[in-house]
This record gives sequence, C-alpha cells and structure tokens, in this order.
Amino acid sequence: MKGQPFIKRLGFALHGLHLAFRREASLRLQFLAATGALVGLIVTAAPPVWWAIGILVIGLVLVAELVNSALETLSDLLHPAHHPEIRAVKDIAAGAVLVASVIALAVALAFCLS
Ligand SMILES: Nc1ncnc2c1ncn2[C@@H]1O[C@H](COP(=O)(O)OP(=O)(O)OP(=O)(O)O)[C@@H](O)[C@H]1O
Repeated sequence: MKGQPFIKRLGFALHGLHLAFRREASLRLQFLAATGALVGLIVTAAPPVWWAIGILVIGLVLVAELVNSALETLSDLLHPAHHPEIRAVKDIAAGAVLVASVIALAVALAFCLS
C-alpha cells in the first residue's frame, strides 16, 4: 500500500479521524473541550499569540488522544487477553494524554491570569 496518491492518503487519514471520533468517547470529550477553548478565545478577543498557543496545545491534546486510541485498538487486536505489557502500553499512552492535558490546563490558567 506504499506510494498511494496524496488524495488517497488524505482519505485514509480522514477515515482514521472519523473512526476515532465515532469509537472514542474520550476523543469526543476532548473535542468538546477544544471547542469550548476556541469559543473562549473568540469571546475574549484574545491576541494572536494566545490563538497560536491555544491552537498548539489543543492540537497536542488531540494528537495524544488519537495516538492513544490507535495504540489501544492495536493492543486489543493483537492481544485481547490480559497481559502486563499490554497494560504498560495502554498506561504509558494514557500518561501521554495526561501530560498533554495538564499542559493545556496550565496554559488555560496562564491565559485566565494574563
Ligand atoms: N489487555 C489488557 N491487559 C492488561 N491491562 C489492560 C488490558 N486492557 C486494559 N488494561 C488496563 O485497563 C486500562 C483501561 O484500558 P482500556 O482499554 O479500557 O482503556 P480506556 O482508557 O478505558 O479506553 P478509552 O480511552 O476507550 O476509554 C488500561 O490503561 C490498562 O491499565
């Protein structure tokens, strides 16, 4: 499947986003939070630098959540039974989402205090 045209690869990526959004409640929640953050930037007429920072941290959280979802899906397919290493994979991926979310909260706090 290597060397597909760009439009096809774009289709695969959009399919992945659609699947993740349909399957993962946590991604839908993060998306809702991201929408809330963008509305907050609009209503406060935030300066461009805060838009840039806000969009970066929103992207960081959503990307972490998408990678976490992909790893969960792969783990469940390859090893549906309980295994300490599957637990490690899932917990580390969840840790990545936690780190991204704490960074996003810290940025939101800094914005509120600015
Ligand atoms: N096959 C497994 N072996 C060992 N531990 C597992 C396994 N599946 C899940 N776990 C443990 O349960 C936790 C939750 O796993 P699960 O796949 O339900 O992820 P989740 O974060 O609840 O998923 P979602 O993001 O879809 O809500 C994992 O972080 C891990 O600690």
